Amino acid sequence: MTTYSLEQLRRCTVAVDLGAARTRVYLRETGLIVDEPSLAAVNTRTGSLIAVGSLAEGMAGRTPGHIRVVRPISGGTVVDIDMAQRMLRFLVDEKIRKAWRRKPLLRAAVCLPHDAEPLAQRAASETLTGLGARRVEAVDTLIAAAVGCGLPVEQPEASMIVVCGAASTQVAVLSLGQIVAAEKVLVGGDAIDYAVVQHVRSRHELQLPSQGLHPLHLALCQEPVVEGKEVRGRDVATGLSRTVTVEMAYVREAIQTPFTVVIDAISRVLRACQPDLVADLVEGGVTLAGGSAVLPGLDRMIAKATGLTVRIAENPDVCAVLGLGAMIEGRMRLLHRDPMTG
Ligand SMILES: Nc1ncnc2c1ncn2[C@@H]1O[C@H](COP(=O)(O)OP(=O)(O)OP(=O)(O)O)[C@@H](O)[C@H]1O
Repeated sequence: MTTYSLEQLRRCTVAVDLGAARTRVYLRETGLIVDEPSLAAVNTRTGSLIAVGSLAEGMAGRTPGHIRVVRPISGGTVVDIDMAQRMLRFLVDEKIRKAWRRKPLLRAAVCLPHDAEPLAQRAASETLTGLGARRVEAVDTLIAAAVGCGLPVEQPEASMIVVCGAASTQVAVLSLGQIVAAEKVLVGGDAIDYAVVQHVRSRHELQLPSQGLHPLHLALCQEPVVEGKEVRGRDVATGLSRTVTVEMAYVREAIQTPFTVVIDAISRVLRACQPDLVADLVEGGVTLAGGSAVLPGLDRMIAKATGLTVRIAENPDVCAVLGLGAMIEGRMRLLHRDPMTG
């Protein structure tokens, strides 16, 4: 488990969340300065970087052979340190340089997925040292997100957070500034999108383009309930463009399986907790964070399975980086002594 020191965190200038889907950077006393897709478009002939972030996202699936859109971060772990550094340099350079002039000794804080392997911790650290950070402090995403959601993390009282990201869903019960019980499952927004794509492919023999998922996400959220939604894609057999009406009831059914995996993880965390902690949750309920927290039906399904009240955090997608930002700005205080400072 990642241990953190509030004392050391308060010396950091930037807070970074290197997510599978999005990269976010919070600059001390400035706020969120980067919130962009974790993507880079590269010319494979020359090795040069063509675009990063949302510009690279717009190119995905539309590039000629010599241009590749790559993800330097996979499953919340930096898998290509060099590319991650180049992407970050492109995204933050000018803004960081200004902060640097004010405070030359740059220290960075990074949030890491729960139970990140030492190699993953090192990769995140190396990525930031390559950008000039002299020291990198790591914090568990679950703690950062709980702080960002405004949960009473530092109190002797249980809080439950579920962080629904792109590659994974992480669940924890926290008390006194630490994780009491936690689980991570490799099911997130990407797995849910995959379930939808597979459903459309097998039922309508249609391959959806990446932008074809967005109307289906919107239709899932709409009130009153939408019966069917028209989408355009490529016919699996002929390769021609075709439009079909997707029945939303089947889409809801397709995403039940990944939802069940998340419910099982929550049950395991609850079973690992002392009864006093579970009793606290009856009052405090469950808070959902992460970009996939808004997936329609997830909150209701968790409420039904656990009997607890469920709320979706305000700005759920940026909770972790905002929480880490609050920690570097000294807005989180522990009731007990910081274990790293004695
Ligand atoms: N309005 C929405 N409806 C449904 N899903 C959404 C919506 N907005 C974002 N998502 C999903 O949220 C996911 C991205 O979440 P988030 O930004 O928390 O990812 P991340 O932090 O990069 O991922 P990870 O925590 O796995 O590293 C994507 O799978 C995306 O499809």
